[in-house]
Amino acid sequence: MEPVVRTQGLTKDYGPVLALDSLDLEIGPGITGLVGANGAGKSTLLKILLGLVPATGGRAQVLGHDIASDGPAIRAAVGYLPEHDCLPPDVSASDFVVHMAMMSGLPRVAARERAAEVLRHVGLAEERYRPMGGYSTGMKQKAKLAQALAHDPRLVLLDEPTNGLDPAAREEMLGLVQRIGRDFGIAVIVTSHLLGELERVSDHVVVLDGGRLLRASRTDEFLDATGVLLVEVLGDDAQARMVAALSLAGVTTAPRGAMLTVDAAAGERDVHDLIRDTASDLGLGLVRLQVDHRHIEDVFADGSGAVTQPSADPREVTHD
Ligand SMILES: Nc1ncnc2c1ncn2[C@@H]1O[C@H](COP(=O)(O)OP(=O)(O)OP(=O)(O)O)[C@@H](O)[C@H]1O
Repeated sequence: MEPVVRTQGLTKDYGPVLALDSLDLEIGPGITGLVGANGAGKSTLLKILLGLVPATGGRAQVLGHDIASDGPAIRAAVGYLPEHDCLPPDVSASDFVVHMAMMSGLPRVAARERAAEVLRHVGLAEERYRPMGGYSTGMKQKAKLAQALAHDPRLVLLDEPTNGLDPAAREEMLGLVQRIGRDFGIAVIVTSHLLGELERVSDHVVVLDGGRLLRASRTDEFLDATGVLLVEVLGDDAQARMVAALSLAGVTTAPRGAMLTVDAAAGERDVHDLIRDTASDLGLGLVRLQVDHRHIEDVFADGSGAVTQPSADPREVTHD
């Protein structure tokens, strides 16, 4: 499938600060989470793709258009939710989105219809007629999302759309991101400095670290089983008795909070049965027995400084 974004050796320095360091990347359709700690280069990458900031080296194409020569064509096909507050406080969301739609070339009547539609999609109802200066952070993020969708883009770049939101608003925003990608079929690149946040909604994850590509792969490949089972047992001295019995059976365990991790390298099914039988023999209640999964954070814990090529087997990490 044709990538929506491709970069070759893309580099950006702000004087002495190297924000992007020779980045080779391919991003396909669907929802892609672009994650990395603060300062990893996420916002810089999005701004370069839009032509808002010039690269200092390398090349990039967005939807087949070259960023060096086709900026207007890219901006016509791409929606952008910027990270920082950029909304005029005295203007209503409704007027703002109509204005943005007209700026993108829609006639006034079509712009009004489109604005009403996207504001409804993002869940801004009556408030859309109020000046945005009085909005909560969640409402402001929704207004920013609505303007990103106003001109019916093929790709949206969402820079930290959940930043500053409380847990309920964060969930709502992630739900909207998911709908844009899955229900509307728009390609989405969404950034977050919370590494695990996008696991649930993204099809692919790209991890940046210090302006370099740390890893790019399908989200489910990040979450591969680790070969470890998580076990929780209840009863008198339950953990210690379980550890003793399992180690007699030659199985390695380690405590993790109220739970035990059990190495299932011997064969997940066999160890699964062994745990169940052992708990039963000891008269302990088996509260939890599940496969442990990796999380995106584990990539930073395991492989800092490691780089994979996006086209290569994403599980194969080559060290510098
Ligand atoms: N206009 C600028 N002038 C100088 N340095 C900058 C500028 N913009 C970004 N930087 C630096 O470039 C690096 C990458 O910043 P960038 O904003 O792209 O990272 P980020 O991953 O989006 O992080 P954040 O979530 O904190 O914005 C950082 O070290 C940042 O301080």
